[in-house]
Amino acid sequence: MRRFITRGAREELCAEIKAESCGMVIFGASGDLARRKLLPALFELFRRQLLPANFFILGGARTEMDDDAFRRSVRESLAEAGSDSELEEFSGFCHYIAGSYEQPVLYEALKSRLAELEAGCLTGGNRIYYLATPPVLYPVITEGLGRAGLTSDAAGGWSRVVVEKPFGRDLVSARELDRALLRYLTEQQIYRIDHYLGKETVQNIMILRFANTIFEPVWNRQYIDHVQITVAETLGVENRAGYYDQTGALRDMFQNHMLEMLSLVAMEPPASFDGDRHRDEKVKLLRAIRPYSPWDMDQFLVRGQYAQNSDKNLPAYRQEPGIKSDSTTETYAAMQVMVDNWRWRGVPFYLRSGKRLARKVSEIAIAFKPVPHSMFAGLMPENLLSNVLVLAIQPEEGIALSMETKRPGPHMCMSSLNLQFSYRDVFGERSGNAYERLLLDCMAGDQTLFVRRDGAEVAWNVLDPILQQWQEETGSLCFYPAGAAGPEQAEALLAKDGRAWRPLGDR
Ligand SMILES: NC(=O)C1=CN([C@@H]2O[C@H](COP(=O)(O)OP(=O)(O)OC[C@H]3O[C@@H](n4cnc5c(N)ncnc54)[C@H](OP(=O)(O)O)[C@@H]3O)[C@@H](O)[C@H]2O)C=CC1
Ligand SMILES: O=C1O[C@H](COP(=O)(O)O)[C@@H](O)[C@H](O)[C@H]1O
Repeated sequence: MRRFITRGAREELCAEIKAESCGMVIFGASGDLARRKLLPALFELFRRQLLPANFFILGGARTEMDDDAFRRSVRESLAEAGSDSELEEFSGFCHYIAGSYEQPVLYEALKSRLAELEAGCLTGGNRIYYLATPPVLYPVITEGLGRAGLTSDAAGGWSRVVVEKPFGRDLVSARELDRALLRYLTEQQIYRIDHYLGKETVQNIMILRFANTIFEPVWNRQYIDHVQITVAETLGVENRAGYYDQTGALRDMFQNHMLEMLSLVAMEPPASFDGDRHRDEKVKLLRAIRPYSPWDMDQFLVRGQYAQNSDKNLPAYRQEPGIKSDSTTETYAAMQVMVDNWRWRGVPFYLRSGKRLARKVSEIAIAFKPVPHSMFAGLMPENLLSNVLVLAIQPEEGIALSMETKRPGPHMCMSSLNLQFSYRDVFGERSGNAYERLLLDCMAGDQTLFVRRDGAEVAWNVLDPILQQWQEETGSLCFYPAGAAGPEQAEALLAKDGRAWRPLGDR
């Protein structure tokens, strides 16, 4: 007999992540990513006592610094994050090595430095190399490590390499990069990071879908009308002009975060939460995306760039420092994706992401079909709203389900109600910086939340034809006022199907 278990009474179910002792070498340790994301994530893991017992950080970059100067810079960048004593203790784990990435001498020096630190820290020769440099250096550093014998697992411990995005610029360059990495590493040593996969609410998509019985039966073309995936940012290009103007929204956001979220929300249930079973399903889903044909691409895609908004005192993208005055780089993209498989045939997935929009919002909205017949048609004007399940990723983290309900009172009045669950209210705990979880997984040797080689390739395969077409015809670029909801053409993308985006403004 099955018993009902009251949720509160049950112990939490946890799969603990067991980080192994290791040393982490951060190439590009003087850079923005290291300062803003990696060191804060490592510091938080330290504060929560989640770092392995034996651990050290070895920063590497061209900037000349000694250990003390690096430790000072670490303490400065984390000044708001902890007490003086915590910062002092954490910075004690930090060491530094300067050198030029192209010079073999750097890797020889690294080798002896690692041997020295490992002897003191007893990390068993386990090493993580984090490539937080401009992407052009990924093959250079891997070759330097490989030639110095620093990538082989033979020395008694393991070696893993974390590769930051962007992973190539297109399918050809992604494959070239893979070939360069695989000359010195195996796929099991390569951790292609996508920080969206480390976000709590992105991981919750899997728990929601596959640890509950009520959603999966309706998670298909029978019940779902369409899905909207939005990542809207209020920030503009900031200080990343050199990178962004060469990249654009499609490469920056869609090749990775947007398609990863699409695959999680639409994939078939994996047999187990195991690195390969899970990634097999994501790849299968991406492979089922209907390719765009050159003649109807315009119907399904919108490419935008922000224009000046004097009312809000916001400059145009083309007026931002470091951006070419005739740049055609897209700061916004929207697309309709069709997935040609049994589950999703005929259900459009609308994806949009852009910079300098009205509000910062990342969410996935599942819009269900309307009731097939309304028994209320004779009683009140026919205006039943369909149910919408919203997986809110940021800034609010939670889940909301809209439904129709009777308004109290003598009349038969209907109104829409939003059942809301907020992570903050329920768990009262901050959600970590996504890098915390991913770094821990890397230390534990779990690749589930990292992108596999075929995953990166199939994503490029989806986007390459669009990138090619956009490169050839610049006429399709449309403009939206900075601080607005996006280009009008994006509204038309849904309006043609009788649908509308969820408003970006107040909800
Ligand atoms: N910053 C972010 O928020 C994000 C970054 N990423 C990715 O992470 C990686 C690092 O990003 P980020 O920290 O912003 O990059 P930076 O431009 O800050 O570069 C990191 C470090 O690399 C070194 N470096 C920079 N340019 C060169 C060069 N031409 N030749 C040799 N060394 C150079 C610099 O150190 P030094 O001069 O001391 O050698 C610099 O401190 C990139 O691939 C980026 O795409 C991904 C997601 C978000
Ligand atoms: O990878 C990137 O992501 C950020 C958005 O991340 P979020 O966690 O703040 O949603 C984006 O600003 C950046 O351009 C891109 O490179």
